[in-house]
Amino acid sequence: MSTAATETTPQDDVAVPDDVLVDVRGLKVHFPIKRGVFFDRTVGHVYAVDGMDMQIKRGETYGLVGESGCGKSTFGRALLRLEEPTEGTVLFDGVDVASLKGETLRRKRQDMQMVFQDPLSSLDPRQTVESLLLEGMQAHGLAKDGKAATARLRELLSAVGLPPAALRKYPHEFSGGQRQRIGIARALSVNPQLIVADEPVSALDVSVQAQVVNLLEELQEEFSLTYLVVAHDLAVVRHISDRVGVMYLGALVEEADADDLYAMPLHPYTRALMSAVPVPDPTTEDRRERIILAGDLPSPANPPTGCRFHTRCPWKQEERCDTERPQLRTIELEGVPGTHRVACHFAEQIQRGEIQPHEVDVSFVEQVDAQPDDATPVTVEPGAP
Ligand SMILES: Nc1ncnc2c1ncn2[C@@H]1O[C@H](COP(=O)(O)OP(=O)(O)OP(=O)(O)O)[C@@H](O)[C@H]1O
Repeated sequence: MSTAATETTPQDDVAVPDDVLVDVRGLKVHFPIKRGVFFDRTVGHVYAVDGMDMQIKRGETYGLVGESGCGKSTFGRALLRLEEPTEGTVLFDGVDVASLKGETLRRKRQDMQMVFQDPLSSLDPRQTVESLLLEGMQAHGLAKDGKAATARLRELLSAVGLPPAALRKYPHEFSGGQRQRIGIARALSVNPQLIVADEPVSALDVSVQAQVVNLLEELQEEFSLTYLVVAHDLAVVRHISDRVGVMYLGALVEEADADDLYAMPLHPYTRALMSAVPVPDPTTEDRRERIILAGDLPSPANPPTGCRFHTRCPWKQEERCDTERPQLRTIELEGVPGTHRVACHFAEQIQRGEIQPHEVDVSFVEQVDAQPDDATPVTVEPGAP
C-alpha cells in the first residue's frame, strides 16, 4: 500500500471551510495543582487538554474516544467555554469562543448545549420537568408567552418520546433512560446547533442504550444538529459517529471517518483499543490480534516526553519516540484521500508491517461472542486480558 504524508500543525493559519461548525486549534486546558495552607502555591499542572487540533463539520457526529482521564470531558467543556482555555482557539461558526464575554457569551451558549452522563446529577431534583425545560428557554427569551411555551414544551416531550404528563413530574420519578430523554429535551429546548454529549449512554442499562442512541440519531435528522459524542466505549462511538477521534493524554493520536478508522487503525494506541472489542463474526478472516498494553495511563500531571504513548507502545522504535512529540499528519492511503490523520512517527512502517510489536503478548483472538450488527455496546478496557 502506498502512503504519503503531509505535516500540519495546530497553528497553521488556514481559512475555516464553510462546512465546518467548530474549528479547534492548539487548544490547551491546564489545571493548576495548588498546595499550601491557603492553596496559594502552584506546584504543577494537570495537562488535561494539551494541544487539541480538530474540526467538527456541520451536521456530522464526531465521536471522541479514549481512556478515562485522557481529557475528553475537559475538551468538551472547553468547547462550550465551561472551562477556560489556557492556550489555543475554539472557533464556533467563525466566532472565537474565548473572546466572548457577558451577554455575547450567553447568547452564543444558546447554540451549544451539553448532555451529561448522569442525568440525575445534572437535573435539579426539586424542579419539575416543566420548570427544568422552561428555565433554559426563559434564560434565552424563548418562552415569553404562556401558550406558546406550553405548546413548545409538549413538542419537546413528544420529540424525545415522553408523554405530556411528564411535565408535572420530578426527575426521580423517571427511569434512567427517561431521565436522559429529559436531559436531551432540555438541551434541545433552546434550539442549539451543537450538542456535546458526554458519555450519554454509559450510565444506562444496555437495553436502553440503543434506544437513546437511536433517539439522538432521529433528533439530529429532524433538527439538523451537530454532535460531539464523548465516550470511552468504542462500540457506542462506532454506531453513532461519522468521524472518530482517538485521544490519549490530552491530544488526538488518530482521526478518520468512522469506517476507515475501524477498517484500518494506524496508531498503535487505536489498534490496542480496537483489539479489545469483540468482532461481529469471528470467522478465520475476521480473527485479529489482541494487543495487551503494558502499564497504566501515565498521569496527565506528569506526561511522558516525546510521544506521549511511548511508555506503553508495543511498536516503539529508537530514541525519536522518547524525545520528539509527533504532530498529527494527514496520511493519504490508496483509495482514502486525505481524511485520515495520525500522530505517530512510524505509522506508515507499522501499517506496511515493516515494524512488528515487541515485548507484549500479541495473540489471535480465536473465540469471541458473536454480536449482531446493531451490537450491544461493549465496554473497552485497554490492557484487559
Ligand atoms: N477542575 C479540575 N481541576 C483539576 N484537575 C482536573 C479538573 N477537571 C479534570 N481534571 C483532571 O484532568 C484530567 C482529565 O480529566 P477529564 O475528566 O477531562 O478526562 P476524561 O477523559 O473525560 O475522563 P473520564 O471519562 O473519567 O471523565 C484528569 O486527570 C482529571 O483528574
